[in-house]
Amino acid sequence: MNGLQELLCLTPFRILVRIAMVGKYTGLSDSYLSVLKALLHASVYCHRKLVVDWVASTDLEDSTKIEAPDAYKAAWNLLKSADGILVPGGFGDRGVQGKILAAKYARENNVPYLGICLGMQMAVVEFARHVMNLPHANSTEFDPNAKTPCVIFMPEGSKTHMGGTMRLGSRRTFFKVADCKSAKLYGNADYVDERHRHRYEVNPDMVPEFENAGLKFVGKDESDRRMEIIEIPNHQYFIGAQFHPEFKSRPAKPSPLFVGLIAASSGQLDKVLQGCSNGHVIPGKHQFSNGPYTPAAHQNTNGHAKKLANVGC
Ligand SMILES: NC(=O)CC[C@H](N)C(=O)O
Repeated sequence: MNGLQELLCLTPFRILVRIAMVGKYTGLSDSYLSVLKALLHASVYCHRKLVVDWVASTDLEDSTKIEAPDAYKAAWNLLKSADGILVPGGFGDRGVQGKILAAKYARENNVPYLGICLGMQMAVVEFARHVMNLPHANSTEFDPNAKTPCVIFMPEGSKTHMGGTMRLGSRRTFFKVADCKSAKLYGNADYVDERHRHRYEVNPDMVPEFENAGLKFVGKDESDRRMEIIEIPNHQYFIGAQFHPEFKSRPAKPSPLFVGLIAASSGQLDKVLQGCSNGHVIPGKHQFSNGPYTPAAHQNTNGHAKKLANVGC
């Protein structure tokens, strides 16, 4: 029995927390194994029984309404009955419109939202289109000639990362706003080191425009040009991270941004944030400074993800 299973068998949580996971590979839960485990770690921390509702992002799109109305209705029912919404990372344009619609639904209805990597980028595109009234806003990953390129290709000139164009591995994020939810969740740290895996980023030239409209970039890299964490302050929990917080989550050291999502989705965010400001930090605060990369921690174990996601004692 591993540590996580032991913990679960000792903890008879009865109150459910439903998270809608809006992604592309919903038939292949192993693709999201580390995200599922991070959700589970955070749910145990918050004493909730996790239920993950898989929502195929394509099913939320208008074209599905015509082609497969039942699937469209089922997807929207799942999304609307969730306590919180998570849009994980991804590549390629299939299902991107559905992810934008999920972010829009969460933003407009004050439903807790965590967007990871592509999930953050699509929340930024959504905000530009519907709050800032920029209908042509897009990522140049999906439209290289976008009239309003709010997410752009930003290769990294690193001496230690020659060759590939992907920004990969541990990078430092500095908190720019002390009084934001993510800084508090990370124990009021000045900076955090988290793992990256992406090529595109928020267009830094558009940041002042976004901030004027109410989208805050509360975490940035050392150059101030790479946007790492977004928040909408007047929303109960709307956070996007350019990095992948799931990779450093562990059973006894849940990822703070996942704890925030589950806490907000189960009515416990104020309590958790208050605890953070009283000096009580989410276990394993030390992990947020530089930690070695442990690939074994996010290896896939065939067919285990769904079982873990729905497990309860
Ligand atoms: N890991 C991801 O979600 C990647 C997001 C996006 N496709 C990029 O390359 O930037």
